[in-house]
Order: sequence, then structure tokens, then C-alpha cells
Amino acid sequence: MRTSWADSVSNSAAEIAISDKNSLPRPTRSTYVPPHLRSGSISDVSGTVSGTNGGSRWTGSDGGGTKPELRHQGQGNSYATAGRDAAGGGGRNNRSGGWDRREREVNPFGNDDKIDDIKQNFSEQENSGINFDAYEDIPVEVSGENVPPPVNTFAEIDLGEILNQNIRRCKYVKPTPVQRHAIPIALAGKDLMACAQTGSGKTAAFCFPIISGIMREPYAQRTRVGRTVYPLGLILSPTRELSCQIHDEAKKFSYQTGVKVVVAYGGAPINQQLRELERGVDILVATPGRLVDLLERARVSLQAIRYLALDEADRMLDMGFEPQIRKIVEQMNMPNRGVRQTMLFSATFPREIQRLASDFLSNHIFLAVGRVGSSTDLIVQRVEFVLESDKRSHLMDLLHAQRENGNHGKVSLTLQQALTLVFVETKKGADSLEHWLCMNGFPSTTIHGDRTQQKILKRVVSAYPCPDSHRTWVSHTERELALRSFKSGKTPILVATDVAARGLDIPHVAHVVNFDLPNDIDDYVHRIGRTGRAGKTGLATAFFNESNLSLARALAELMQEANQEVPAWLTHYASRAPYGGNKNRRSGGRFGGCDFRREESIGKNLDYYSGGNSGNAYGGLVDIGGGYAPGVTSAWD
Ligand SMILES: Nc1ncnc2c1ncn2[C@@H]1O[C@H](COP(=O)(O)OP(=O)(O)OP(=O)(O)O)[C@@H](O)[C@H]1O
Repeated sequence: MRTSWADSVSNSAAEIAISDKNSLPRPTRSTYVPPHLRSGSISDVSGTVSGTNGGSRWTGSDGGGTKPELRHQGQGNSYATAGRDAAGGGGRNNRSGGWDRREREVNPFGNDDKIDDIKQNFSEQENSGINFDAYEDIPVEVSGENVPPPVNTFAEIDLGEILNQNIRRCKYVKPTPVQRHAIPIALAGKDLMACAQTGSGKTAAFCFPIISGIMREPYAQRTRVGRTVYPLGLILSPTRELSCQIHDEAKKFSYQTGVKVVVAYGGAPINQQLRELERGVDILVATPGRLVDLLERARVSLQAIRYLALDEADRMLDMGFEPQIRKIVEQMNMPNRGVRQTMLFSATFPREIQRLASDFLSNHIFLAVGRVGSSTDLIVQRVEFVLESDKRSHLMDLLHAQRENGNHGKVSLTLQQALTLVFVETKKGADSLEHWLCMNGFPSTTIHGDRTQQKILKRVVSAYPCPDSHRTWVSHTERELALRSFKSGKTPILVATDVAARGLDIPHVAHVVNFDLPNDIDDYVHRIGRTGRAGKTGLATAFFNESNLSLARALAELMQEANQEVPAWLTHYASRAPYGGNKNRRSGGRFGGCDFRREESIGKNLDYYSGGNSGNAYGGLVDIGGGYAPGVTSAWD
């Protein structure tokens, strides 16, 4: 039976004795529950909660409509507290109550997970291909009050042994710049607005502190009341692919920590997601639309949220998503800013969006890490003048050259690795180009966000060229399959709309083609950022013509800033073009990525430092009014 949101919230609020969303009561620490006792009912060992759920260690009823009988311990709230985990070290909460998750948890690392192998030092490990030299001189700006110093190694951060093991399993040798700065800030409980270049490891930068924080929280055995679950962490992202990717990453990071991560996204049947939620959730990764649905069905409550992260935050707060985000954050009983911890991450952060975002933040720290991909030559950017009518044949030429030469300058392409991502403006255009490519001997697939038709065309790669009989229509729920087919190299060309522009981390994308340029330079930054990730090189080619005039100036500036060759004709277009390409981002040719508070509050007591990443940049904090340290330029200014 569907219960109204308001009813459900008020009922459950009464039951779990969370009387004030801004003063979430914290239970006392419970006694340690030895692993051999964890298989039974929680009440057997802690006397905290009665009722089991088919073997789940989640508290609450079995979803049959009976309210769980929650007994309180200590401060009179409903949170059953978990014991400490000896293996976790450092007094961490292992979050194991009624059953030991570690026995049932699927190993997200597959077979590549021999503890003996991973017990080696970080320094002895295989570097996962990241080019750390490229990061050494990245300009960094930080502003805010009491900024914790950055770290140089994971060992310097107290994340706990289990999380450290997972970091080793991921083959992360040392933190990327955004991780060096953001993780200590987040662990200090500060709100954070972080801008860092595409492919620089932002996902881990917000996941590690959330997972670690939940493991540390003494109070937070997760609670389910009736069918409503109460996650502690919420990560919002704009697309289902990105949500799934964050979920996959977060599951790796949280492996064997007892912290349960669940994903919910639209365009897929809700029932399976509901079942998964009923099994328990500590961190919910979600797209806004589906989350609102779950909140309105009272299947999720945000009352217990301690950590809120918005990935691609500028996208989440632009006109498309802002109303939903406001609803989620401000009208759905989530603890207020200042009570919860809020972290916003993106590679781009227009000034207007920063201003808007400050509604969700409390006394936040602003962090900007220069964009590795575009400020170095890791992504080689080319722009070619191509008339609309010539685009297809030009693309064909590029693909033939790529196939024959097997390389693009610095970018070595093997057959399996030569993945090419082609961005187009419309869904129809994507389907049409994919069909044409396929008919011309280039196995392709497509991905776009058509929610009404909810179908994508997937071609069988062996059909070469693809006859109609080999074409397979797959349902929208299989959009991920198209992505998988691309990732695996079965269909090494993916024609996509902007739905694939942000966040997706696809190894071996060597070439991004902007068949149709976007209207906004920030979208261009995100699109080309699908290559040249984690220190690897990449190539980005853009087809420009008169219809892209409004982007000319922003594009020329961006390329220049990234030390790219700007064709004379583009400079010419730029000089006579009105300023466009993102009204919010720049004014007077300046990047708008720096802390907007600096401009609006000169003289406020904000710490501020800027400089490279070599360590000496932190020698002295300068007052915000002092601007940049002498001789230091920022990628954001
Ligand atoms: N410390 C690290 N060492 C090695 N690889 C890392 C490290 N941190 C992250 N990575 C890898 O770098 C890649 C990019 O990371 P991630 O997807 O988090 O980037 P991002 O900054 O969120 O990019 P985008 O702006 O496009 O969303 C991933 O494959 C990730 O596994």
C-alpha cells in the first residue's frame, strides 16, 4: 500500500525518536560483538533491536507492514549500535550487526584479490598507469577558514586498515592532487566545494571520507522502519551511468568495511532497487528523479543523512536539476547544512552556480585544482573547420586514418584500445550517425538519454557491415550494455549525446570527436575529459563551422590556456564573435572558477593559498585580500 510521504515521515519520525532534524540524537556506543556471534538476531547479542529480516542484519520488519519494535539504548533513540571491528583498527565501527556481511559480499575485485599480494607497501605496487609527473606542478587554490593541510600519501590519512587495503586493491599508489587536499578537508568535517580537472580522481576524494566517516560513527547502526530506510550518506549524480559507476567504485572502496552502498536510478524498474534498499543501505547513490520518487513513496528517508555529496555539482545545480535538488535537500527532512556535511565536486564551477551552491553549504572550503588534461598536453586538442554537409565524410577520413595509422601523435592505439567517442547534439542524430557508421564498416553503438522512446539501437559487432537482420533493439534498461560493448572494444565507436559527457570513466578512450560542438564551453571540457584521464594521453577533435560562432572565443581561450595550437581562422572567428559559450563562466576573458567569495568579501577572514603541488606552496597562508602568491598563476584565474 502506498503511504503518503508526510504520513510516513511523521510516523517514522515518532517511532525512531528523531524529533528534530537538526539535532539528530546519537546513541551510545554498544559493546563489541564478536564475529562468531554475529549470525544471530541482533537482540541476541546487544539487546538493542528485536526482529530479523530473513537473515539480514538490518533492523526493522520484513516489510510486511508490521512496525518494528525498536528498543532504545542509551539516549533513547532507535539506532542499534554496532561494535568495533578489531580488523578495522583505530576504534572503527565495523557496522556488522545481525550478520557478517563480509562472508556474503561479492568480491568486487574478482579473483585479483590475494591478501598476501596486497599486503605490500603502496610504494611497491604497480602504478595503475597514472602519470604522476603530470600532476606535480598543478596550481592549487584553497580558501576558507582553518584549512587542514594536504597530505602526500594515503598512509598519512587515517582511513583505517580495511579501507587502506581496498585502496591497495585498486592499485592507487598515492593520492592525486584533489585527493591530497580534499580528503583531509572532508575528514575534518568541513563542507567543501571542489573543482578539479576531469579524470583526476574526484570520486575517491568524496567516497573515502564518507565511507571512513560512517565506519567511525559510533551511533549509526542503520535503521529501517517499516519499509522506509535511513541512509547516512547520499551521493547524487546526474545520470544513471554515472551513478552506477560511482556505485561500483564505492563498492570497491567499501569492500569488507560493512558499509553498504546501494544505487537507485531512473529509467529502470524500481522493484529491484526497492528490494535492494530493503536489504539495507548506508550510502545511497542516486539520480535526483528516482530519489524523489523513492522519497515520495516513503521508501527512503533523508532524516539520518550525515554526508551529502553532489558529483558534477554544477550540472546538478543548473536549471535542469536545481528544483529537484532543492526539493531533496531543503524539503525532504534532510538535516540542515551545518548539521550534515556537504561536498560538491566538479571539473567546472561557474560563478553563478557557486553562488547558488552556497545555499547548501555551511562555511565551506573552496578548493580548485588546475585541470591536468587541458593545462598540459595530455589531451591534444584539434579543431577543424568542417561544413555541416561534410561532417560525415570528414569523420570517415579520420576513422580510416586512425585504423590505418593506429596512432594519433602521442596517442598509441591498439586494436582493442582504439575507442572513439563521437559527440552529437541530438538523439536522432546519434541514431542516424551510428547507423551510417555501421553501414560503412565501423561497428558502433549509441547512447543517449531518450526517456520517452526508451530504446537504444545496439548492433552486433560481427555484422560488418551490419545488415538489418543483425540489428538488435534493446530496451532502455540495457543502455549500460551499449556502454559495456563499447568498453570491451566490441563496438569501438560510441556515438553519444551529452548524457555521456560527464563523469564516465572509460579506459582506453583514445579519441573524442565533437562532431557537433556543444553550446557551452564547460560541456566541451567535460566531453573531451572522457579521454586523457588519470594522467594518460588522449586526442580530442572538434568540427567547427559558422553555426558554432558563439563558442569561438571561449574555445580559443581554453585551447590557448591549455597550450594548444589555435588555428588562425579560429582566432579570427573569436575576435569577431560575441562572448558566448557560457555566460556564467567567464567575464572579460577570465575563468570563473575561483572562489566567488573572494570577490564578494575582500577582507573576510578566509585563509587562502595558491601555488603548485610541490609542498612549498603551503609555507604561508596569505590573506584572501592578498590575492595570489607572487609569480603564481592559477588555472582558474
Ligand atoms: N590515487 C589514484 N591513483 C591511481 N588512479 C586513480 C587514483 N584515484 C583515482 N584513480 C583513477 O583515475 C580515474 C579517474 O578517476 P575519477 O573517475 O574519479 O575522475 P573524476 O575526477 O571524477 O573525473 P570526471 O571529472 O570526468 O568525473 C579512475 O579510473 C580512477 O580509478
